[in-house]
Amino acid sequence: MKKVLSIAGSDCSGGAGVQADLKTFSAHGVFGMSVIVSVVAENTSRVIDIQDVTSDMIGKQIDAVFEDIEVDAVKIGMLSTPECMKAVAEKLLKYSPQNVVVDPVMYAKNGCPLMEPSAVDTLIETIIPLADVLTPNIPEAEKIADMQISTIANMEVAAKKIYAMGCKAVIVKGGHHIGNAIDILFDGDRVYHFETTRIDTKNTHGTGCTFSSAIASNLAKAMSIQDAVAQAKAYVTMAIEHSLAIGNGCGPTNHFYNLYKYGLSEERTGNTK
Ligand SMILES: Nc1ncnc2c1ncn2[C@@H]1O[C@H](COP(=O)(O)OP(=O)(O)OP(=O)(O)O)[C@@H](O)[C@H]1O
Ligand SMILES: Cc1ncc(COP(=O)(O)O)c(N)n1
Repeated sequence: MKKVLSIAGSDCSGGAGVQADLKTFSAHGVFGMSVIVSVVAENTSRVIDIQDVTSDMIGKQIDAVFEDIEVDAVKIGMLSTPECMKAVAEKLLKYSPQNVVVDPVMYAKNGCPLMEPSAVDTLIETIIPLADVLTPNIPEAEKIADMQISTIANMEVAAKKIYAMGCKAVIVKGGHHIGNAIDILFDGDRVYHFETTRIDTKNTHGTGCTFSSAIASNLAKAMSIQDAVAQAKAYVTMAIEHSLAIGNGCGPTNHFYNLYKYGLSEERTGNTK
């Protein structure tokens, strides 16, 4: 069985963060593991408080996984401070895992900040060069590329600018755009568009976590980046289409619908043992 590690924040309400990542991993038939970087007291409406785990404990959790288990892919989510980023980067440099997907989480869907604004420079210096695939949404791409994004052409320019910071591929996600949900992938060679019609729902808590974890699961199964993104896009679209009206704010994506509909065939999971 393929083994995928999430290094991210904990969302106690279960819709985003490590909880969404583990649900996504299970629905893809891969074995999920988690390193908690921050504990976030949040729900579908608001973030109440954030407590970061110490750098020492982040490092020890990563050691515990890598000294014992072969990791086929890593998904990195919320890293709230430069200290958290440095702790994670140090261990990734030590273990050099394959298939690193980074979702540079900056805000929750309800607008609450999840990353210190001053940490963008450290993100660019220490984390982005370690990413095989970086998945910023539009506001995140604007901060990283230091430009405004209001058109598809702007998304392409931002993807190329961010690619030049040292990651192997960038997908600027169009969840925050108007019109169709278009994601733009640049792999250093070509630009690819992944487009679906926009689903009219407020229940999009955890879409970015779901999407990046689906990409990491697919890369673990040895798919190309293009195929991994195409299949992750189909997965997140279905998870939004059947999203759950849980809580009073933005409800979470639905991982069970995908599982019931498609099951876990050997062909889908790539598991032969
Ligand atoms: N209403 C929608 N209809 C269809 N697809 C959507 C919708 N909202 C987001 N998506 C898709 O979901 C994926 C995640 O994109 P999004 O821009 O929402 O990420 P995000 O803002 O990082 O998510 P998060 O808020 O979890 O951090 C992308 O593939 C995007 O196109
Ligand atoms: C711990 C954690 N990580 C990531 C997100 C982003 O997800 P969203 O923007 O959909 O709320 C979140 N809310 N909480």
